[in-house]
Amino acid sequence: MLQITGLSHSYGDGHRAIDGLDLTVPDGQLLSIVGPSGCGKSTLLRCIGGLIRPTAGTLTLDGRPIDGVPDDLAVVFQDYSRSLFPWLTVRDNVALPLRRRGKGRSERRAAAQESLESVGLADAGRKYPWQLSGGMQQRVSIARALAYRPSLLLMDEPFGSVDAQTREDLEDLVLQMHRTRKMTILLVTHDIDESVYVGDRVVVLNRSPARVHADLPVDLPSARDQIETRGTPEFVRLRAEVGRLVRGGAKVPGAAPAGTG
Ligand SMILES: Nc1ncnc2c1ncn2[C@@H]1O[C@H](COP(=O)(O)OP(=O)(O)OP(=O)(O)O)[C@@H](O)[C@H]1O
Repeated sequence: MLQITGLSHSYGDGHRAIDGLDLTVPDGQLLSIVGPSGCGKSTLLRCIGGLIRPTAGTLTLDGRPIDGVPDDLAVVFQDYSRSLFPWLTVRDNVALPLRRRGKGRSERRAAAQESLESVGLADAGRKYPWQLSGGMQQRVSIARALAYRPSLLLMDEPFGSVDAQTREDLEDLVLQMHRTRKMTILLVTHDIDESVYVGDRVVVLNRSPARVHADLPVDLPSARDQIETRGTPEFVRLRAEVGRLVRGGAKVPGAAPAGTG
């Protein structure tokens, strides 16, 4: 379980990005995080990922304080072109972090190949990232994260740089991975429809400095379909509610109060 209590972070220039944020994420949940632009979503992920040390508050993962990059963590960023090494083959990119796991060369290669197969890139291992489309490169980033077998996966606007069709394919890939691997996923997105479509739960942050403004369970069946799910009354209701909340509008009756769940 990820537990965040009283989290605050101010940058060196004095800018307060997060102020007293509380959030608990049970194991295996796929949590979507949305909020107005610049409200502090990435800062929150950086604190959870141990990449920056918060100014105040506590973060624990399975009861252990986060005071560096947790062992079982993987991160997928929006900018795949900067997160993949162009001089390494796709397979070597995926295999690289497994060194940290202390695996031998052949074991790393086998795990990388298996992970590439699971994202539909079985034949791309010998290519270089720049020989692939943007969507395929982001699949490589996801394969790299999955090969590491994280218990916690942080995704920061992971589909923001691909076309709409590819975005839907990648959303479904993440849903499928989440179902089969049962890891906890925190997904930051600007896309309100996406937050509802992929999430078990949507947390809306308020304007900077960030705090939890609303916390909404997504009461949709776990098997989702891009056409059917998006046409259900529950999806339409939630999308409208999250949209209102992100724009700073009033909360509709029946929504869970902020900080629950
Ligand atoms: N390294 C930094 N130094 C100073 N201020 C920063 C730094 N990084 C972010 N900020 C500021 O902190 C606030 C929160 O930034 P952050 O990137 O966390 O927001 P965000 O919600 O992820 O933004 P976006 O929606 O645009 O992706 C912003 O006002 C931003 O300008």
